Amino acid sequence: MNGIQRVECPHSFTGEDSVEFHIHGGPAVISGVLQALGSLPGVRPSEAGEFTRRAFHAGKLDLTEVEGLGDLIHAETQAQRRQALRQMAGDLGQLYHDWSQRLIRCLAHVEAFIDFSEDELIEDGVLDQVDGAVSQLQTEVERHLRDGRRGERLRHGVQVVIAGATNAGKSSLLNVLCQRPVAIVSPVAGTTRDVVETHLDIGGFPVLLSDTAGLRDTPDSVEREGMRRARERVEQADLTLVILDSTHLPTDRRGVAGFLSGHLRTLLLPGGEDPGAALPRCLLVLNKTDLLTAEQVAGTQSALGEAEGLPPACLLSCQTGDGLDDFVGALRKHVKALCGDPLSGAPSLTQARHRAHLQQCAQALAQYHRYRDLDLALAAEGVRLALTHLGRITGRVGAEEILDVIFRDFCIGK
Ligand SMILES: Nc1nc2c(ncn2[C@@H]2O[C@H](COP(=O)(O)OP(=O)(O)OP(=O)(O)O)[C@@H](O)[C@H]2O)c(=O)[nH]1
Ligand SMILES: [Mg+2]
Repeated sequence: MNGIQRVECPHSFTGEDSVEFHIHGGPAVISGVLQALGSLPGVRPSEAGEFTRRAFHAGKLDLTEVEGLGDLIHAETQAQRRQALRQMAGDLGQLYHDWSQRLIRCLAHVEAFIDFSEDELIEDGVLDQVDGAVSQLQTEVERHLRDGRRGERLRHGVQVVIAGATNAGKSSLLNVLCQRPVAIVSPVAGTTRDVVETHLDIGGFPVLLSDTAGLRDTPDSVEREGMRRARERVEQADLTLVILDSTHLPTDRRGVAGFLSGHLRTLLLPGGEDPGAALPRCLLVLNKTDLLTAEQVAGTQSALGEAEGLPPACLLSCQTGDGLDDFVGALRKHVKALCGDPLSGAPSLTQARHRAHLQQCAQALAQYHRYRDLDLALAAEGVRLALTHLGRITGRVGAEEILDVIFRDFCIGK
């Protein structure tokens, strides 16, 4: 409950009088009751979402709570369920409601200043207080927007892409993670030609995992199209699992780090782009360790431990399952960091709609500062606009509230 105008009675979900029938669940009983009800004048089955729509119009839920309820119905993982429940309980709506209340105060003060300052009926420093409050709110909105899209990502699923050279074991990795043969695995290089997608639950977080065509020089136009799609996926990915055949690593362990960073560059950054942005979103998977001697495994591990400027790396055998627990643990850690803990800290915005309105809200607050010393009416318009955008997120915009505050906060004529 977020404190926005609430209808207290009746205490039903919709805020309307309602009647519930608790009956035996057999199909014949249900159809008999439905038939009897259907014969009453004015009684009809509800439409999809009609109860929630009525609850919204009755002020029982705001739009963010309605959206939370929708997300709860569609939640497929624990973390999605927690985020949806928190939003449904009104945490996000409450945050925007509090911001709206602060803006209403600011607007009331500016409007009172415009109306009464010439008569010297207004206390000194009112506008300075508004300046401070608007700046503070602007900072909070911008911080809320700089959330790394965690809430939206948790809602839609983390995009994880498996990429690498042909035959490295990309499709094998997909199958191991899904525990079923989703993609074709074969010793023929260039087996996977298109993107193969599947949904996974990793530690309670939703993941959309994509296997892609192996990257190599080839004259085959179909395979080249597959590689273009693979690169496109890597660019859009939240996390790329770069997999390579560990038997291709140099035998001299001093060459391992250089080999890996060269490999990453040619694979991920064929245009010679700055690796600063791409590498933090990578996890290196050195596959086929079953084909290495114990000595080679140990040498590779220590070379990785000493290497600098490389993304985290895991040694794995898709064939024997060696190293799988460590790899899944590292993957879970990345995915969790990308989604954040839905229960800790401020609630996350979860929809592109929220983001668009919040960005416009921040711009409108900047308008206040821009016009503050030039034209106070235009500055006030900025605050009003910011308020409208917040109101659009929660579905409530009210002019009456502004008037209430004007008379409550100011002792006019004092
Ligand atoms: N020994 C061993 N062989 C493996 C391992 N993982 C995969 N392979 C084999 O390597 C070959 C290629 O595996 P895939 O999973 O098809 O490789 P890919 O990267 O998807 O290949 P493309 O789709 O052609 O790009 C197959 O014969 C697999 O059985 C592993 O851990 N150990
Ligand atoms: Mg494949």
